[in-house]
Amino acid sequence: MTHTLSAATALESARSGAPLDTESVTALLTSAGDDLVALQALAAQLRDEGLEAIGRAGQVTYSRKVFIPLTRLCRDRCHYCTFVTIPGKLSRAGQGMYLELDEVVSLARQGAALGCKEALFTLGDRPEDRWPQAREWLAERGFGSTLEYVRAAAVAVLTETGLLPHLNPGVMSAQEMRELKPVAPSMGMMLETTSRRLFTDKGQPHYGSPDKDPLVRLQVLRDAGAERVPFTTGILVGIGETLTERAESLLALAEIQRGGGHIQEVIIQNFRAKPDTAMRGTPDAEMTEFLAAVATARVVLGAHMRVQAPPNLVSAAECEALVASGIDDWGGVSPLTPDHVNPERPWPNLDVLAEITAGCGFTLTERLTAQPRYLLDPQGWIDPTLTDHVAALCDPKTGLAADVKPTARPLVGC
Ligand SMILES: O=c1nc2n(C[C@H](O)[C@H](O)[C@H](O)CO)c3cc(O)ccc3cc-2c(=O)[nH]1
Ligand SMILES: C[C@H]1O[C@@H](n2cnc3c(N)ncnc32)[C@H](O)[C@@H]1O
Ligand code: MET
Ligand code: SF4
Repeated sequence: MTHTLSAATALESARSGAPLDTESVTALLTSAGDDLVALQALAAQLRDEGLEAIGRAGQVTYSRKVFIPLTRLCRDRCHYCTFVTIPGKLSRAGQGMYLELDEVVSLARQGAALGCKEALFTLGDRPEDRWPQAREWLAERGFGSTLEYVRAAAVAVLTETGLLPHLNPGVMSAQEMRELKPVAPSMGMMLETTSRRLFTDKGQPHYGSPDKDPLVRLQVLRDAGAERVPFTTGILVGIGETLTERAESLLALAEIQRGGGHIQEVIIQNFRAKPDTAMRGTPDAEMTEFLAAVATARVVLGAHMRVQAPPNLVSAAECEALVASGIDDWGGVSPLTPDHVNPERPWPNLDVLAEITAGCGFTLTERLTAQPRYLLDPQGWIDPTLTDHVAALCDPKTGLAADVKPTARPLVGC
């Protein structure tokens, strides 16, 4: 008979502060009923201690953002993804292969008028490796790669609108991150999962997606630490990973954070099936399991990690359960643009989100793309090129968002 630890026993050792191994984390992930309530209580207590320690007791943060889908072309084929498309479809719809710079600036400018301070660049991975149309589009405008174009678009947003870019373009090399660091205070890439099986085995969600090899993604996360880039990462819950694999993923993120101190927040995102994808028949992540994953992430990552879950992928009542499970951040929320990755899930109105957050006993508080600890002690973390842009939007006492609207501002030395 295999020895399996009970959730209650694992929780006891978590409470005692003992280091958690894969077996105990897996056991925590199975928590349901009274065990889940007890796990949530520990997670919430840790979150509260962490916020108290930085003088931010009672605050749940969000970033007011515009979503800029720079390109939906991609060399990968993730089975859960509705964002990805192909050149033929774009042409038939009369759309370009990429957004033009003036389209990017126009989105950012409309966002600035609504008080948005973040320009979230989310795009497909290296489409030029797969699609000649992407290569041609870039070449016609003098760009050799998508990431070169990302840089130019970030510069345009900074200089013409003052919004701060957060870059989420998938896999980047250390050299690419170094080139992008002067144009973005923060970047991110979801680990998704450490399960290699989901990448190597035919029929699994990451089969045929070279950028979803967990060995490649773990290297990106370590490189981001060496490059001292404030970095957002996380896991996608419910894409076919086992509980043990989910536990291993959380432990891997904790280890990466110990190595680099650069993981500014960890997103725990629930899979939501989309009708036009290969995984349309896979059930959405189950809510009890998802809440256990959020609370376990808090316990594994500790009081001082910022733990984020998006508010648009669950109901209002479930948002309250997320707060009860130890999150302290809703991530980027937009009053203007849809979540192009989950287009069927509109953002809650910001007043409604403030009410939901208040109902949990917390104050909804606006932050910038990079978490306060990096903005308040920018040495090595925030490139000096960005100093004026950050200073214009940042409250110098808290490192959170100031009550201002971004404005055009020259970028010196770029
Ligand atoms: O609207 C979304 N924002 C996503 N964001 C943005 C996030 O909500 C915020 O913009 C960041 O917390 C920075 O403030 C991501 C950022 C990353 O670095 C990595 C992954 C994601 C995933 C999403 C997503 O699926 N949808
Ligand atoms: C931008 C991030 O969005 C997440 N992502 C992609 N597709 C889905 C989906 N169907 N449901 C939930 N999250 C998704 C991935 O984790 C990706 O890295
Ligand atoms: C739309 S998915 C987000 C960006 C990137 N393609 C990734 O999967 O990491
Ligand atoms: S999730 Fe990202 S990498 Fe995967 S297909 Fe979609 S855009 Fe490409």
